[in-house]
Amino acid sequence: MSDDKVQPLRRVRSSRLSGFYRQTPEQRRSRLVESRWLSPEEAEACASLAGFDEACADSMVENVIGLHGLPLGLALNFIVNGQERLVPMAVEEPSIIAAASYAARLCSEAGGFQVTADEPITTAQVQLLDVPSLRQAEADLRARAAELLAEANSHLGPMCSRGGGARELEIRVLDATTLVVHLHVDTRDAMGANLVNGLAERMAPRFVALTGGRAGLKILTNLADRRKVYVRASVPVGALVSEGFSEGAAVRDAILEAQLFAEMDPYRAVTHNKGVMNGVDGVLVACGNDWRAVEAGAHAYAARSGVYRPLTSWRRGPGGELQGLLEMPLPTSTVGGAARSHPGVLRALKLAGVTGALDLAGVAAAAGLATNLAALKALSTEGIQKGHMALHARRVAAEVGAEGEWVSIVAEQLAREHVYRPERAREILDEVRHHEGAAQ
Ligand SMILES: CC(C)(COP(=O)([O-])OP(=O)([O-])OC[C@H]1O[C@@H](n2cnc3c(N)ncnc32)[C@H](O)[C@@H]1OP(=O)([O-])[O-])[C@@H](O)C(=O)NCCC(=O)NCCSC(=O)C[C@@](C)(O)CC(=O)[O-]
Ligand SMILES: NC(=O)C1=CN([C@@H]2O[C@H](COP(=O)(O)OP(=O)(O)OC[C@H]3O[C@@H](n4cnc5c(N)ncnc54)[C@H](OP(=O)(O)O)[C@@H]3O)[C@@H](O)[C@H]2O)C=CC1
Repeated sequence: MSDDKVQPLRRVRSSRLSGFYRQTPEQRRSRLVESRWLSPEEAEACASLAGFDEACADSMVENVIGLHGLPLGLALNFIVNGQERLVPMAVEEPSIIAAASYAARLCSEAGGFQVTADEPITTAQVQLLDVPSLRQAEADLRARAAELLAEANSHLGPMCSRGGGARELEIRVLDATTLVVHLHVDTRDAMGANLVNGLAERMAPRFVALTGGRAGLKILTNLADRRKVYVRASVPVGALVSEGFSEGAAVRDAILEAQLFAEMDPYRAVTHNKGVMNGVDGVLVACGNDWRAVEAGAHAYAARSGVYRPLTSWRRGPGGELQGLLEMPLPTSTVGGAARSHPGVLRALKLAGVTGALDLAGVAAAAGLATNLAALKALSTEGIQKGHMALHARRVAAEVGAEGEWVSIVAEQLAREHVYRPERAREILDEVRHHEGAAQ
């Protein structure tokens, strides 16, 4: 085939940027430009948080007196539904981004993360109190459900034109005189809080007239159990190597024991799930999403059986591989909220290559399954402190004034000594600076 027929291979951008973490932030940005993940302008904007100034902040929340920053890191090695993805995470805790990258690398050995999601349904609650006859009220509401949904959609013109809109009216009886009407609304790429709260307030008088009750609260529920995301991943047993373990199968079985512990004990399950939310929240904060709503819904969902349980399940697969599943409510948005006004949010969404709210939910959930896996593997083998504290040492080194390569030098010595006190870090820094001075 002559050259003019050979189509230039579109180089697939890889999320595997080995040694990325050993570089400086500036070198990492340059590498992202070289590998076409970022334009030079976007890389520069990342460095300066261009566009997020006091005026922008003052338009977002009340009583603003300044700006507050968080580190923005990238979790690497993610393959989500067959596509290489960089995962932006804004978080203050060391080792979380390393953990996500590590686990994503393990999962990439078997194709990465497979994600599916429910439709983006956000649910409004309208509470009806002092209902004279619950039976009659239920019958009347059900008889008019289609009419009521049509009326609700008459208030949701633009959303319906996008393919969203009110989908279902559900009636729940709470006690002898109280019922709650749920309006389940497809809000597409919006979280839809303002939309459905407004709809609930508009529809409440209709429900009062039909039931004879008194309207109570009109607000969305954050138990978004109709807006779940499902993430699966596997790790070949051969990839589960770890110091002190002769073979991957032993590591796999140790992780399965850790899973069982969480399934047996709510005290363990809460920390197990914190490990999941380490990944989920990092992505949601970077992408300007309502992580408080997701946290509330996730933990309520974990307790839906009446006992608080893990959000993930890890099992031995048919080929001996380690198989993981995360299932959780995850209402996300790529429009509205902070996406309207925070330029850093728009940059994070672009870095992640997010195509919409459901895609963002998948990426966040993949990060959650990854940080859960990394935590369980560390806990089940060398323990959490080795990896976590080695990275915490970097923060201690910087705290006493180490900069640039001195941070790694001081941190590595702290980790060797398993001592993470600032006084010792200061001594090491003084020693290496003195030694450097003597050598010159
Ligand atoms: C921290 C690691 C990854 C080290 O693990 P390691 O085996 O020392 O890592 P490694 O040096 O072999 O590197 C393997 C990969 O890890 C990543 N990695 C390795 N180091 C870095 C770094 N500095 N910066 C960024 N990425 C890093 C990176 O992807 C690297 O691949 P490479 O780039 O070399 O091809 C591991 O010990 C780990 O995952 N630990 C778990 C840490 C964790 O979960 N932290 C969260 C805080 S603890 C918590 O809140 C959760 C918990 C524990 O309570 C939940 C629960 O109880 O279940
Ligand atoms: N969790 C909670 O309890 C609560 C949370 N909140 C906060 O409110 C924030 C904003 O919520 P939200 O109501 O989503 O945001 P906004 O109201 O800011 O924006 C969402 C609106 O954007 C419009 N829109 C434009 N393009 C699209 C699209 N492709 N898909 C869907 N909608 C589109 C829609 O308005 P239109 O259809 O009119 O064009 C939609 O209602 C949340 O992030 C949350 O922090 C607020 C209250 C309660």
